[in-house]
Amino acid sequence: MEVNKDHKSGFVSVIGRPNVGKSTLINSLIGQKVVIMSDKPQTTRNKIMCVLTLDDAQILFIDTPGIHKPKHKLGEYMLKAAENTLREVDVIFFVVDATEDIGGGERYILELLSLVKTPVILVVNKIDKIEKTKLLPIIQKYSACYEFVGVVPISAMEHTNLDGLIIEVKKYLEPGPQYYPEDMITDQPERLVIAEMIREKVLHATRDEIPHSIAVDIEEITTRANEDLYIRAVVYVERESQKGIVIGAKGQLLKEVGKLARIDIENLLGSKIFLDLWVKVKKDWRNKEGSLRSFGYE
Ligand SMILES: Nc1nc2c(ncn2[C@@H]2O[C@H](COP(=O)(O)OP(=O)(O)OP(=O)(O)O)[C@@H](O)[C@H]2O)c(=O)[nH]1
Repeated sequence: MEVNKDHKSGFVSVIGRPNVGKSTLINSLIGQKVVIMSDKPQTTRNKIMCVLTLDDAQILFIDTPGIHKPKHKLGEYMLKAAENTLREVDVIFFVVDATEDIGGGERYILELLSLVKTPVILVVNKIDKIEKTKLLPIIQKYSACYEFVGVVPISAMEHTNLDGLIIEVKKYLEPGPQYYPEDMITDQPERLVIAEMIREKVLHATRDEIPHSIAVDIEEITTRANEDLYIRAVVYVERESQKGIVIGAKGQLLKEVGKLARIDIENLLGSKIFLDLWVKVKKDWRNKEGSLRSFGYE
């Protein structure tokens, strides 16, 4: 294989408070929907790696859970996962919401950042929602707290200045090979991506009625005689009352979730699927180490 000396590659960790738009940013960069998105905080639990292949660089993105002070075991797990990735990567994107003032969440992350030597780019997101004159004061406030190697204002949703962000990040990548084939967008097993797609649909459908106490486990994926895929998935909730909400009157809500999830999964896998969706109660799963492991949050 011919080695191209001008080719660069490296890992980028995307961090920020919940809901600032980390998943939206990665999805906009990669151009395909693989990271769960929700207007509720803390939906990203696993480190999902997405691969952006350009002519002269390959960037491997790691989407970390929204960093926050841990309240229960799952929170501690999420924080540790985020901290570890910060040391391992080549560049950190610290994503902040331009519509909100710098707060305790941001200061907490800045403290974490001061513990590592990795270069940090401040990504000021959601600039579509603010007046131009408001931007500079925000940037100045953040820059007074930390020495960023670069500052890039963007709108992840409207794809504004994503090119600028790519140019900036390339400055901090080392020369290196293309690790993954061009058509690869994520290294996560399909199982996990499918589970995340279903979880996202449940969260959306139940709106404010269910806290983040749901997990999805894919129990079986098999190919049927007619080449269709059979997928059996279980939505775990913490309480009996939540089970009723997720199923809905006459099973209507679960049916709708299944329908929407099936469309996404079929697009992902490129084949027809039969989605067999179940809801089960697993009490207090968030605080049990064993449960966390069995859902893949190690
Ligand atoms: N107006 C506007 N909204 C945005 C932009 N980027 C993200 N959003 C919205 O902000 C909300 C949160 O976005 P996510 O991408 O899920 O945020 P996140 O940081 O990944 O959140 P967690 O997974 O909870 O950590 C969603 O409703 C997005 O549509 C943007 O550039 N402009």
